[in-house]
Amino acid sequence: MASSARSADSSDVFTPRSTSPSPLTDFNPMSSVDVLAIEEAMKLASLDQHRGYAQDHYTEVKQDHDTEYLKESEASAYQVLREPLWNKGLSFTPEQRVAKNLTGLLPHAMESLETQCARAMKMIHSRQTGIDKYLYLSSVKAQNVDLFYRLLMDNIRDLMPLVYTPTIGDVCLQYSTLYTRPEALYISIKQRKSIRTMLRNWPCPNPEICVVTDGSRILGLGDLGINGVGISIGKLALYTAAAGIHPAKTLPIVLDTGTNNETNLKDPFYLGLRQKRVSYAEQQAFMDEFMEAVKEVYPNMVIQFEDFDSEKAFNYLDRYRNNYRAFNDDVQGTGAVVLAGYINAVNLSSVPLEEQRLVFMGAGSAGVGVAKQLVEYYTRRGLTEAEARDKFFLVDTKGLVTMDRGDKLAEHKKYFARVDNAGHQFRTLEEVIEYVKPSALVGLAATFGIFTESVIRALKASVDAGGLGRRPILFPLSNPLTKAECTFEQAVQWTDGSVVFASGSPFNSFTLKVGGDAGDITYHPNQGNNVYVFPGLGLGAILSKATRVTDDMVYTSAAALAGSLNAEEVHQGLIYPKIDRVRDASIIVAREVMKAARRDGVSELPESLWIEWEEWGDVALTNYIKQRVYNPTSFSEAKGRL
Ligand SMILES: O=C([O-])CC(=O)C(=O)O
Ligand SMILES: [Mg+2]
Repeated sequence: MASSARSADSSDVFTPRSTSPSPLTDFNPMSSVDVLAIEEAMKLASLDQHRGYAQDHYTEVKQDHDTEYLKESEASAYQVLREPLWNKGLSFTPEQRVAKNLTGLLPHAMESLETQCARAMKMIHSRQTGIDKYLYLSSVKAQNVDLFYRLLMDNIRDLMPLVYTPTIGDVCLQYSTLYTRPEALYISIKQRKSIRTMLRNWPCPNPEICVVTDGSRILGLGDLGINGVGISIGKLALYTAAAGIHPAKTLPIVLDTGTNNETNLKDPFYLGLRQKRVSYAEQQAFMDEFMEAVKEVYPNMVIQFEDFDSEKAFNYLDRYRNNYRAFNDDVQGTGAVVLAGYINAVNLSSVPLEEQRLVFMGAGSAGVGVAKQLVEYYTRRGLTEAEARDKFFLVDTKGLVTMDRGDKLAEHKKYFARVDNAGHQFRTLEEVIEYVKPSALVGLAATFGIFTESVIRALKASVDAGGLGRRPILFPLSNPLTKAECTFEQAVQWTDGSVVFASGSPFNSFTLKVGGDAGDITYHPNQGNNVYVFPGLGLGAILSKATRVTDDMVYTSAAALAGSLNAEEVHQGLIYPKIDRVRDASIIVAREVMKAARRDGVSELPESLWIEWEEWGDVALTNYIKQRVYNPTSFSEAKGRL
């Protein structure tokens, strides 16, 4: 570990502001003094733009020597305190303080992680906006990794919305302005000849999982260029918090091939290449080079593709899935998580599986990925592929996706394009609902409020017509909250409380004031987010040493998640485990994914282990997983696995 590469940033001092956040982004408004300072900074940044980049040519970088990793056991004094993976803050014991020359470098008090967490929570509560809270958390992570993860694991319900959707969406929009320190590998196409060198420069040896994006479709926010790196960082924080992958084994990566985002291109603080995206063919060639380099430098690393625009998402998945340990989170992770929720939702809806008809608003990577995962479920339940596909009606900005609509359909939409529309085209969602009479409506369109009152009431009416006690399934799944197709409150109000609901980003519970003797009724939403799948899927792929991620591993992750609810959750009518139980769920998902890898013949684990587990059953395999997960505790000896 090169400790200098990971030193804490002492400039991270944040002052709470009293002004209230704006509804769409909670970035702080500036005072007039700030504005003058900002104008000055913008002028300087504009000058820098003309100076260009550290490396503005395509030649290979030659380094004199490779990174050397300092051993934790050899580090002392500030080398220890300034390395966030080694720093235990106030938890260092008297013996450790002596052994590592820390006496006097820390306040005299010794504290458990729990006390340090309580202090941090107090600080988080004192921050006014989501971004300020995020920045505080990020500074904790920059100084003491154990403390950050203990905090996140023990307060996942409160803190996940900060390090992940929705706040991470705001953070990505502002990433270049908020930037204080590097946290990822930033690989621009101008450095394409040096990809191996850059991978080797990563300060922690042998990462096991990377999340890579090119920023071309970040959540529902579109092309954010290099600013999309926040999503790789956030997803990996959840790999650790939800699945216990050691933080030193995670690698966030952003590939910079330019951006078509005009706001970024004009922003003097923007940190990515200040140019339009290179051609599709060039992006693909660059991706090929990247994948080859990864295979050479980190052959065992599992690769999660994240938030590539739809065309690339499908193309890269097809291109690399057979020769790399790779999967796409938006196509497969979202597909699996929605399938899990759907399996449980169908039970609650009282509309039999065979009678279900589904309308999807959105036909991008997630829309098509989810629909395909559900088709697989139906075929495994005995329907032919044609019968299964017939249940799905995909809608995009031009209306119902049909073969004879008259526009050029993107390749990935063709599978679901209808041919039974007898020449009629249905241009609006209302028209489609009127025509299809669906039992379920799924939103992956990244359009806030597109599930209007009339849409939701029409969905309910079509379900009610099928018989008493039936409940509509409504999944507005787009992220972050500013892109949600409807709110939880609207869904409850416009279905008179009958909705079976899941959203991509978290909503609060909603209490309907009934009045009279009936009393108030509180409804609890579900969060149908791929965070319930990717950590366990990735962990399962790593621990089984899977040579690739098979369809059956993905399908199995969904089935395992659907079955992971405890009695209380089932009793409460939930369709996903509560978010506080995401870690339990991830272990179950990982275990079943490992077994699927073995069934598919892609696990490189020694045969003797599998024989042992077959004998002892799930308990032994679960123990094997639990022994390998990261779980920071007070005064623990080994901090890392370096
Ligand atoms: O990041 C999330 O919350 C879910 C996801 O993959 C996306 O919206 O692209
Ligand atoms: Mg995503």
